[in-house]
Amino acid sequence: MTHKLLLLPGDGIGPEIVSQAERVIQTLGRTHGLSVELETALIGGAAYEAEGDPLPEQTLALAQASDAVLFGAVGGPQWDAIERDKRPERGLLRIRAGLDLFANLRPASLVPELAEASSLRPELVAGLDIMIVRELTGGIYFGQPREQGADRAFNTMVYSRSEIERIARRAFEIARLRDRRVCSVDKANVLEVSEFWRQTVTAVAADYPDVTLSHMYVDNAAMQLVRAPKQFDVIVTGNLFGDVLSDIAAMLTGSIGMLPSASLNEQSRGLYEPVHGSAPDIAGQDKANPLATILSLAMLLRYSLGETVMADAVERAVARVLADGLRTADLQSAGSTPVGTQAMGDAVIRALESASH
Ligand SMILES: NC(=O)C1=CN([C@@H]2O[C@H](COP(=O)(O)OP(=O)(O)OC[C@H]3O[C@@H](n4cnc5c(N)ncnc54)[C@H](O)[C@@H]3O)[C@@H](O)[C@H]2O)C=CC1
Ligand SMILES: CC(C)CC(=O)C(=O)O
Ligand SMILES: [Mg+2]
Repeated sequence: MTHKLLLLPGDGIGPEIVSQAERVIQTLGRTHGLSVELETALIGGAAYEAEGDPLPEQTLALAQASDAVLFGAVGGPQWDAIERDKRPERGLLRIRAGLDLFANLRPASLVPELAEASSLRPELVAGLDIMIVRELTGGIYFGQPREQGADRAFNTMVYSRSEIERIARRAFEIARLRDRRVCSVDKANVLEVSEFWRQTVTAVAADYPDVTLSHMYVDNAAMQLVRAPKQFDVIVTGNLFGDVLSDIAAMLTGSIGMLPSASLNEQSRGLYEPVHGSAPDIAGQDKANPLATILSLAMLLRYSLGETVMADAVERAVARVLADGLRTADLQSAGSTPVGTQAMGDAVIRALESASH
């Protein structure tokens, strides 16, 4: 069966890291018979420059017609002062809404070889395996009204019952495949929207008596992630809190350059992307870690294409290169020589090829 895949490299390091994932896709064609029809389209600042719109109609149409989308990153300082609707980040928000990708899965698990790269002591992160389930198409990133005036500005955090119910159900379903514990993170001591979130998640929990639900305020959750991260199994939370907590969780695993994500709709059609941004500070220098993007490809193979064997093979190849001691600069320990983006891609491809012989 031929799968239709859309690549959206975007800006900054996006093209460098997506091209490594593209090489992995081509390798899987040779080693595992993966059959894909690949298209590439513009998004973000690159699309704004070419078409005056960070999400051209044609890009959204191609995404809607694809089985899955692999996305790099968008944004950069050169676009920070243009009108907000034209900014690269708005292109990403619009494609998430356009494909109804309400469930953002951000797994933070530690590859044993990277325990030393974590900013926490190895014993605090050994065996770490957290799944952050972030609501992605609602909350304050999308709420109306919003306004930026000369003397004041505001955004609105809105959640409807149905939006909370569907992300809570997704979190409980995922917990059933894991340790059956869900921690819902909110700010219910201050925000009405969070109190409603908490009540709604609690009501949904009645349908999942085999899963234990707890609640935590977001400020405490940020602290607990750094104090004792292994206490968590599944975290379910809103758009803004999930954005922040997943960057914290990323660092526990050694580097933000390691964390993949899947953004799924009801039918598990998805867009897959590294958790990090476009890293303008290292763009174009062959320094970016491509592993979060390659691991996002593994999630794509698993969740949207049902190609479990290939997903496992990619994840094993990544573990293998790390076990062999390869580190990009973000993971480097004192005294060792970092490898570049391209060399890390080469190593993953070699590991895939040698495992298939
Ligand atoms: N999903 C997306 O497309 C996102 C886009 N952004 C955009 O990216 C731009 C930069 O934002 P920042 O706040 O600096 O966040 P960032 O995640 O791009 O970078 C933060 C730090 O992590 C490093 N880093 C990130 N990815 C890396 C990788 N793969 N390998 C090695 N080092 C890596 C960067 O060099 C930087 O020092 C902004 O325009 C922002 O709006 C930010 C977050 C998500
Ligand atoms: C729109 C994005 C820039 C928000 C973000 O940081 C993310 O989704 O991780
Ligand atoms: Mg983010």
